Amino acid sequence: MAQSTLIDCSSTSLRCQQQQRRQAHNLASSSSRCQGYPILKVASKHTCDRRNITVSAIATVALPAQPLLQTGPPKAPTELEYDAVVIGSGIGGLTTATQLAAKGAKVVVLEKYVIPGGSAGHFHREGYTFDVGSSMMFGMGQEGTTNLITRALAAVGKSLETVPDPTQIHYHLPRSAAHPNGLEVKVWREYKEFVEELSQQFPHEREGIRKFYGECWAVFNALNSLELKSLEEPRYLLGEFAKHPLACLTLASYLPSNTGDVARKYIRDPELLSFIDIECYCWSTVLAEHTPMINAGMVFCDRHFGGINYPVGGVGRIGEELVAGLQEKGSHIEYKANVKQIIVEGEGESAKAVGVRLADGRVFRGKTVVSNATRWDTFERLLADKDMPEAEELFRKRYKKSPSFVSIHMGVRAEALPAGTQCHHIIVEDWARMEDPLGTLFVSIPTLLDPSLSPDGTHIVHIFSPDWIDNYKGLAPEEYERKKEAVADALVARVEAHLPGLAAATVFREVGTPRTHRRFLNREDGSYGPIPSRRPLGMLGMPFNRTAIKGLYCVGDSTFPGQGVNAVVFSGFGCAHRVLCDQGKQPIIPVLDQGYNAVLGAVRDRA
Ligand SMILES: NC(=O)c1ccc[n+]([C@@H]2O[C@H](COP(=O)([O-])OP(=O)(O)OC[C@H]3O[C@@H](n4cnc5c(N)ncnc54)[C@H](O)[C@@H]3O)[C@@H](O)[C@H]2O)c1
Ligand SMILES: CC(C)=CCC/C(C)=C/C=C/C(C)=C/C=C/C(C)=C/C=C/C=C(C)/C=C/C=C(C)/C=C/C=C(\C)CCC=C(C)C
Repeated sequence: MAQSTLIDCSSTSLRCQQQQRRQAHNLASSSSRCQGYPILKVASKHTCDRRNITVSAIATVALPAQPLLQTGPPKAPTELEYDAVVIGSGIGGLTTATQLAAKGAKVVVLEKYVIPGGSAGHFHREGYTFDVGSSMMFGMGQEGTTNLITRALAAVGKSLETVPDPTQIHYHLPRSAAHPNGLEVKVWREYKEFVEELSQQFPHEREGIRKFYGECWAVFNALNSLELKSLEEPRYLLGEFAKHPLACLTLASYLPSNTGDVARKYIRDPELLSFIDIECYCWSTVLAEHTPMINAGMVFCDRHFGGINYPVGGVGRIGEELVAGLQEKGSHIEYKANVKQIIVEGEGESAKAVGVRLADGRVFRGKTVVSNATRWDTFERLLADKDMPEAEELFRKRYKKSPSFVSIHMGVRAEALPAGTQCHHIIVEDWARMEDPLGTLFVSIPTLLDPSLSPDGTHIVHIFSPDWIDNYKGLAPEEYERKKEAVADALVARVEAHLPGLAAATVFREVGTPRTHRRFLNREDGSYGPIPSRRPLGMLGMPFNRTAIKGLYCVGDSTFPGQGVNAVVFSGFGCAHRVLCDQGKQPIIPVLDQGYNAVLGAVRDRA
């Protein structure tokens, strides 16, 4: 179906040429394989040099005349006034959209890219299905109320088969006097096994470990007993206080607290405190003293309660199923719909968001506009300067952009992985370099849980490490390509200390940088999300879903409770609930609502 295919490669060996042809074919045909994944221009890798690993191939595959994704569902009508126009199909945006559609609202989701899921999407190359970002899914358990992904899918009649991961993470940490060969810890799915393993490494801190993680359970058990909706809605909150007073008081008391403070109440050993730091850093990209305790309670306990579960077919299946559910409820998603402007009518107090304008000039009008773009993109790119609310200045003082990532998606021959290898690994060689760019290494091997993601006899190895976009700016194209490959070679060499033979067993490799994240996820500087710029008062400073502009809401990791796929699902539940209340589709108590939000605003302004 593609109109033309052009491959340019520096190597001329026969094997290389065959690889090129196969790759061109794969690139072209992958569009039909992956639910219509039209590739415009792809810098890709294939196996053709002497070490049997990668050489760059720049492939340009012309788009089919009719974009494949648009041949399925009809185009979203622009003449309708929607109940909600959602910018972006990240999991935060899709959760909001599906929650609203499940309650009968007419919603349109406008996605700039060609697949749903944003950072939690997936893409296909040469028989491999690669997760864009994290392969570690929380919130997919079957019990309690914190199984938020399971619940989001169920709201639109969907469910996904998952594979339970026996461990959350295998940590490979620096050498010390107490651990001369390095500190190795596995976070087992079974809580008691994990605590026992950690206590054996730090026998003098057995009690401290029990008390610290015990306090995390107090937070989690409270969360896991509540119905999770908008904290900006007092009628719901009062209801939960009446049904579960102790749980609500527990959570209220933890809202301002940070994990580092709680850890230091019980733990003295500096190496163990560093372990708590990496336990936080690996998902929050900040140390324990900057990580809200409520989030730590969620992450440190759901991994044992609901467990880490991998969705069969890849993480992108979550977004795909949410989209299917959305459409079955009569709402729409439009891909390649690049929102360039949020249309605001009126001035000052009466300013109201009434719709959006796309890069191609089309306008979608809605009673409500929900932005799943980052706060920086929403307020600095999609709104005119005059519409920037003062409240956003406060956010910019409190939070800054976290680094992005370098990501290496690899296909490797199975022999590179010894029996017993775990799915997720964290490698820190030097505690002092943990937060440096490229300091901490993340490794995920999702094919250990779902072998269908790669061709027989191979595995996927996804190596990623935090880095800043500034390190990739101003480079000529060849320089950029060279730098990418050099950085990737160095990261793979470091991972080889734990998985010897990885480089030699590599048969496919594609490297992304913060520039890739910025381009494909449309996230300012490719950032992973907001992080506190100073010691935060727990979660009190994090914005909820309403904004200072009437009719405009934000959802996703720029809103409470922050990064994490299950976290953005929570923000989606909260956002949809508040929108329904504001549209008069869910009951509120108006006086209480106004008074409560005024007080909440004042408290948070001072946080
Ligand atoms: N960024 C990363 O590197 C990364 C990696 C792994 C996990 N994560 C996690 O993924 C989650 C992010 O979820 P999320 O729901 O907040 O958002 P998201 O960034 O995953 O999705 C946002 C979506 O909005 C689209 N979009 C942005 N601006 C747009 C515009 N102007 N017009 C149309 N579409 C637009 C993007 O293409 C993207 O699909 C977070 O939990 C994060 O921690 C992020
Ligand atoms: C008054 C008021 C306001 C109040 C009152 C009280 C109350 C009631 C409260 C409540 C609260 C709530 C509900 C809250 C909630 C919260 C939540 C839900 C949270 C969540 C969270 C989550 C999270 C944070 C998650 C995260 C995760 C992540 C990030 C992940 C990541 C991953 C990665 C990166 C991967 C790694 C890898 C390797 C290792 C390889």
